[in-house]
Amino acid sequence: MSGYEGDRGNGGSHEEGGRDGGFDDGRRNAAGRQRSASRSRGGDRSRTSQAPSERRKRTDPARMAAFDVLREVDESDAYANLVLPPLLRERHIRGRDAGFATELTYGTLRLRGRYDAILATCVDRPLPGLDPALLDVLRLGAHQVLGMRVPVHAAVSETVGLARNRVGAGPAQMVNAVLRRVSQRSLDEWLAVLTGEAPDALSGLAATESHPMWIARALREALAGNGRDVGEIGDLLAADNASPRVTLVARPGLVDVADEAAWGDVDLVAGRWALTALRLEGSDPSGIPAVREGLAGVQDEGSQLVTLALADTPVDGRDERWLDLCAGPGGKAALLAALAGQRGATLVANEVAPHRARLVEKTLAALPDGVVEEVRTGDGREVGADEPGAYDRVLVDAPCTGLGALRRRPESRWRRTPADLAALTTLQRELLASALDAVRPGGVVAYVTCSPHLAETQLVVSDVLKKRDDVERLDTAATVRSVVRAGGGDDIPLSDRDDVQLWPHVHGTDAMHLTLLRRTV
Ligand SMILES: C[S@@+](CC[C@H](N)C(=O)[O-])C[C@H]1O[C@@H](n2cnc3c(N)ncnc32)[C@H](O)[C@@H]1O
Repeated sequence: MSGYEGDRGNGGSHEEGGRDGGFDDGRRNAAGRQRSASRSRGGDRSRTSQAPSERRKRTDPARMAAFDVLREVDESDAYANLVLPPLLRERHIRGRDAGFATELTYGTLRLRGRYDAILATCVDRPLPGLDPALLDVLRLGAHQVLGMRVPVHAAVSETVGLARNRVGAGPAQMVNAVLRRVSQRSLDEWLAVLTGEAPDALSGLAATESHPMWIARALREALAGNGRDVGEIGDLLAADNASPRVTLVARPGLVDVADEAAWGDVDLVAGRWALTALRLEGSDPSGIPAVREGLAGVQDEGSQLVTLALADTPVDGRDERWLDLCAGPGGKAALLAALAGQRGATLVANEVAPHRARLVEKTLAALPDGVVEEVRTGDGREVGADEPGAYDRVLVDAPCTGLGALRRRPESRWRRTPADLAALTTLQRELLASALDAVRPGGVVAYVTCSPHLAETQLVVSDVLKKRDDVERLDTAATVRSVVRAGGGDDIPLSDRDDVQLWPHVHGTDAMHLTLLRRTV
């Protein structure tokens, strides 16, 4: 839970691909102390200290911004992390107000399922029948009351004002009544109600931890399929609701972790698993010289580990040409290229979407001349037939449901449907088959997804391998252990399987899957 106590925190949106943002408790507390100090000097006037008559004069711009983003996400299938930052800039919403709007937007989107379950008991008609804009106002109000600890009177009056401004006077009265009902119980009391009303434990967790039931079920199956205790499902779902820390990758050969000038005046600590990883304590990575120059980037530690593992797998003989089959926007390609450059190898980066191929070019711009052979736009499914046996190492970071990165994309859990799986898993099989054709005998292929769904991971690999007798499975877990930072290899919790599944609640990474394969003939 956030700790606004009617006030604002600093925040931003600086995660892999710029997808999401938020706060950690440490930062919130520190910000809170600073705010108290400035208020006591009379330098800050919080909204809750305003007289009610003043408050009625205008609708809070931060709340209005959050509402407008929610509507755009709903009506235009927009991504909140792409809509919110420019909207804040355009409306000159900065500092604490920007932080408040960010937390309100992302928190409301993430916890929508929880709030809908609570609101359903406070509204006297089915939620799907409500005006979607009114429902968004109610969700925003519920998050302020239960998720941000904005004082009830401020949360209710500001949200009623928002309703009046954006939805109408009649609905505003209803918002007032509903939010008063919501505020009659604490969050813990509400969670106990939802758990008590649920038909079974998983449904209860899906409601309280705000996940669609099909995703909760798929994640539980993925835990079981990877030899983990299904009792961890509550921790896994809760981990999806916590904004991840910003992790940087120091691209080897481009920047030294110890080079103070390159990192500027920020607090960095070593990553937990990958030698290339640095965790940023708080601030905005865009001001870091190494990030600005493309020598470093924002990248989840799991993404780094799987890339390092591919580069570290022994190949027999030639090791000169590497391929990233699905490269956009280029995070793993940049790390792979940096590693290739250190070994005298080159990288071809392939991406089907032209605008994403352009992002790959940008991400790879800082690599020394000659390391990147080509960034090309093309269908990865055709590369195997067009260039059989042409590569020594191939990465297939397949398009997937992204169920392993729900913590970064607040709206995605509500947008994905089980129907997405059929098309994706067909594509995943075709891409993996193409990669296996494109690698030479003795070379290696890494099959990677940012999803732990068994249909996208283990089943894709086993289905593709069933049709071939020229591929062997490698001991992926052993390779991952070998690339974990010195001395940590024995500590990384991995299952007895030969492939690797990382988990947010266990490893603090996205739920990345990796299977390493070798072409034998
Ligand atoms: C999971 S993302 C890759 C992320 C990337 N490896 C990184 O670390 O930045 C999958 C990418 O595959 C691309 N893609 C989808 N279908 C493809 C195809 N048929 N051939 C090549 N790329 C494809 C998508 O556009 C998307 O950019």
